[in-house]
Amino acid sequence: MQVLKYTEGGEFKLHYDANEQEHRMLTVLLYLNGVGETWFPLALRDPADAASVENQNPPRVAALAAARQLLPRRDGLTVAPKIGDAVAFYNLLDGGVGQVDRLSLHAGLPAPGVKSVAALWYHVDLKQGDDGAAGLTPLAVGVGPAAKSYPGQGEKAAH
Ligand SMILES: O=C(O)CCC(=O)C(=O)O
Ligand SMILES: [Fe+2]
Repeated sequence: MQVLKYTEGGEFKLHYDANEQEHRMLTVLLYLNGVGETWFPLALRDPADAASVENQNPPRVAALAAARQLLPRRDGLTVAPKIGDAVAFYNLLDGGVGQVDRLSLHAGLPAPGVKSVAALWYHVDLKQGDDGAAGLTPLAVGVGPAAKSYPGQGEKAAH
Protein backbone atom coordinates (compact mmCIF):
# COMPACT_ATOMS: atom_id res chain seq x y z
CA MET A 1 0.00 0.00 0.00
CA GLN A 2 1.17 3.51 -0.70
CA VAL A 3 -0.27 6.66 0.83
CA LEU A 4 -0.07 9.77 -1.33
CA LYS A 5 -0.44 13.22 0.05
CA TYR A 6 -0.82 16.11 -2.36
CA THR A 7 -0.63 19.75 -1.41
CA GLU A 8 -2.95 22.24 -3.11
CA GLY A 9 -2.41 22.15 -6.88
CA GLY A 10 -0.56 18.84 -6.67
CA GLU A 11 -1.38 16.29 -9.35
CA PHE A 12 -0.44 12.86 -10.68
CA LYS A 13 -0.29 13.14 -14.47
CA LEU A 14 -1.82 10.58 -16.84
CA HIS A 15 -0.25 7.17 -16.27
CA TYR A 16 -0.77 3.43 -16.07
CA ASP A 17 -0.27 1.53 -12.85
CA ALA A 18 0.91 -1.60 -14.68
CA ASN A 19 3.53 -2.23 -17.31
CA GLU A 20 5.21 -5.25 -18.87
CA GLN A 21 7.42 -5.73 -15.81
CA GLU A 22 5.00 -4.68 -13.08
CA HIS A 23 1.90 -6.86 -13.20
CA ARG A 24 -0.41 -4.83 -11.04
CA MET A 25 -3.65 -6.43 -12.10
CA LEU A 26 -5.95 -4.44 -9.84
CA THR A 27 -5.71 -1.03 -8.19
CA VAL A 28 -7.84 0.05 -5.26
CA LEU A 29 -7.76 3.75 -4.41
CA LEU A 30 -9.03 4.80 -0.99
CA TYR A 31 -9.91 8.46 -0.67
CA LEU A 32 -8.80 9.21 2.87
CA ASN A 33 -10.01 12.79 3.13
CA GLY A 34 -12.42 13.03 0.18
CA VAL A 35 -10.47 15.84 -1.47
CA GLY A 36 -9.60 15.81 -5.16
CA GLU A 37 -10.62 13.80 -8.19
CA THR A 38 -9.30 10.97 -10.32
CA TRP A 39 -9.84 11.03 -14.07
CA PHE A 40 -10.07 8.05 -16.43
CA PRO A 41 -10.14 9.74 -19.86
CA LEU A 42 -10.67 6.58 -21.93
CA ALA A 43 -13.27 4.93 -19.72
CA LEU A 44 -16.96 4.68 -20.64
CA ARG A 45 -16.61 5.21 -24.34
CA ASP A 46 -19.16 3.73 -26.68
CA PRO A 47 -18.19 0.07 -27.21
CA ALA A 48 -20.12 0.04 -30.49
CA ASP A 49 -17.66 2.52 -31.95
CA ALA A 50 -15.25 0.23 -33.76
CA ALA A 51 -12.75 3.03 -34.26
CA SER A 52 -12.63 3.96 -30.61
CA VAL A 53 -9.39 3.36 -28.79
CA GLU A 54 -10.71 0.73 -26.41
CA ASN A 55 -11.54 -1.61 -29.26
CA GLN A 56 -7.96 -1.53 -30.47
CA ASN A 57 -6.08 -1.48 -27.19
CA PRO A 58 -3.57 0.77 -28.94
CA PRO A 59 0.06 1.21 -27.98
CA ARG A 60 0.70 3.38 -24.98
CA VAL A 61 1.74 6.42 -27.01
CA ALA A 62 -1.44 6.31 -29.09
CA ALA A 63 -3.64 5.99 -26.00
CA LEU A 64 -1.88 8.94 -24.40
CA ALA A 65 -2.25 10.98 -27.59
CA ALA A 66 -6.00 10.20 -27.69
CA ALA A 67 -6.40 11.13 -24.04
CA ARG A 68 -4.65 14.45 -24.53
CA GLN A 69 -7.51 15.51 -26.81
CA LEU A 70 -9.95 14.92 -23.95
CA LEU A 71 -10.95 16.95 -20.93
CA PRO A 72 -11.62 16.01 -17.30
CA ARG A 73 -15.29 16.20 -16.27
CA ARG A 74 -16.33 16.32 -19.93
CA ASP A 75 -14.87 13.07 -21.23
CA GLY A 76 -14.37 9.62 -19.81
CA LEU A 77 -14.99 9.05 -16.13
CA THR A 78 -14.14 11.61 -13.47
CA VAL A 79 -14.40 10.29 -9.94
CA ALA A 80 -15.24 12.96 -7.37
CA PRO A 81 -15.10 10.93 -4.18
CA LYS A 82 -16.53 11.53 -0.77
CA ILE A 83 -14.40 10.81 2.27
CA GLY A 84 -14.00 7.06 2.72
CA ASP A 85 -14.96 6.18 -0.85
CA ALA A 86 -12.91 3.63 -2.77
CA VAL A 87 -12.46 2.98 -6.48
CA ALA A 88 -11.20 -0.31 -7.90
CA PHE A 89 -10.10 -0.91 -11.47
CA TYR A 90 -8.27 -3.52 -13.50
CA ASN A 91 -5.03 -2.63 -15.24
CA LEU A 92 -4.51 -5.82 -17.24
CA LEU A 93 -6.70 -7.56 -19.79
CA ASP A 94 -7.78 -11.20 -19.76
CA GLY A 95 -8.43 -11.49 -16.07
CA GLY A 96 -5.05 -10.12 -15.10
CA VAL A 97 -2.76 -12.17 -17.32
CA GLY A 98 -2.97 -10.16 -20.53
CA GLN A 99 -1.62 -6.90 -21.89
CA VAL A 100 -1.96 -3.59 -20.12
CA ASP A 101 -5.53 -2.42 -20.58
CA ARG A 102 -5.12 0.95 -22.25
CA LEU A 103 -8.47 2.06 -20.82
CA SER A 104 -6.96 2.03 -17.35
CA LEU A 105 -5.10 5.28 -18.10
CA HIS A 106 -5.79 7.74 -15.28
CA ALA A 107 -4.64 10.88 -13.54
CA GLY A 108 -4.96 12.48 -10.13
CA LEU A 109 -6.32 15.91 -11.07
CA PRO A 110 -4.80 19.05 -9.55
CA ALA A 111 -5.92 19.02 -5.93
CA PRO A 112 -8.10 21.86 -4.64
CA GLY A 113 -6.50 21.44 -1.20
CA VAL A 114 -4.55 18.82 0.71
CA LYS A 115 -5.51 15.48 -0.81
CA SER A 116 -4.86 12.12 0.81
CA VAL A 117 -5.19 8.87 -1.12
CA ALA A 118 -4.11 5.32 -0.33
CA ALA A 119 -3.32 3.06 -3.29
CA LEU A 120 -3.37 -0.73 -3.02
CA TRP A 121 -2.06 -2.84 -5.86
CA TYR A 122 -2.87 -6.48 -6.35
CA HIS A 123 -0.03 -8.14 -8.18
CA VAL A 124 0.00 -11.13 -10.37
CA ASP A 125 3.25 -12.88 -11.11
CA LEU A 126 3.44 -14.64 -14.43
CA LYS A 127 5.38 -17.67 -15.46
CA GLN A 128 5.72 -18.99 -18.94
CA GLY A 129 3.97 -22.18 -19.86
CA ASP A 130 6.02 -25.24 -20.86
CA ASP A 131 5.39 -24.40 -24.50
CA GLY A 132 7.26 -21.09 -24.33
CA ALA A 133 5.59 -17.74 -24.79
CA ALA A 134 2.05 -19.11 -24.89
CA GLY A 135 0.15 -20.06 -21.79
CA LEU A 136 1.07 -17.42 -19.28
CA THR A 137 -0.43 -18.49 -15.99
CA PRO A 138 -0.85 -16.59 -12.75
CA LEU A 139 1.67 -17.86 -10.21
CA ALA A 140 0.42 -16.07 -7.12
CA VAL A 141 -1.34 -12.92 -6.13
CA GLY A 142 0.04 -10.51 -3.58
CA VAL A 143 -0.93 -7.13 -2.23
CA GLY A 144 1.51 -4.27 -2.06
CA PRO A 145 3.65 -1.91 -4.07
CA ALA A 146 6.27 -4.54 -4.79
CA ALA A 147 5.31 -8.10 -3.96
CA LYS A 148 8.72 -9.73 -4.15
CA SER A 149 8.34 -13.29 -2.95
CA TYR A 150 5.53 -15.72 -3.12
CA PRO A 151 4.84 -18.74 -0.97
CA GLY A 152 4.00 -20.91 -3.92
CA GLN A 153 1.69 -21.45 -6.82
CA GLY A 154 -1.90 -20.54 -6.18
CA GLU A 155 -1.37 -19.36 -2.63
CA LYS A 156 -2.27 -15.89 -1.54
CA ALA A 157 0.23 -13.60 0.10
CA ALA A 158 -0.06 -10.20 1.71
CA HIS A 159 3.00 -8.00 1.38
O1 LIG B 1 -4.45 10.60 -6.67
C1 LIG B 1 -5.21 10.06 -7.47
O2 LIG B 1 -6.36 10.48 -7.68
C2 LIG B 1 -4.72 8.90 -8.27
C3 LIG B 1 -3.58 8.16 -7.62
C4 LIG B 1 -2.96 7.16 -8.54
O3 LIG B 1 -3.27 7.09 -9.69
C5 LIG B 1 -1.95 6.20 -8.06
O4 LIG B 1 -1.58 6.24 -6.88
O5 LIG B 1 -1.48 5.38 -8.86
FE1 LIG C 1 -2.37 5.38 -10.66
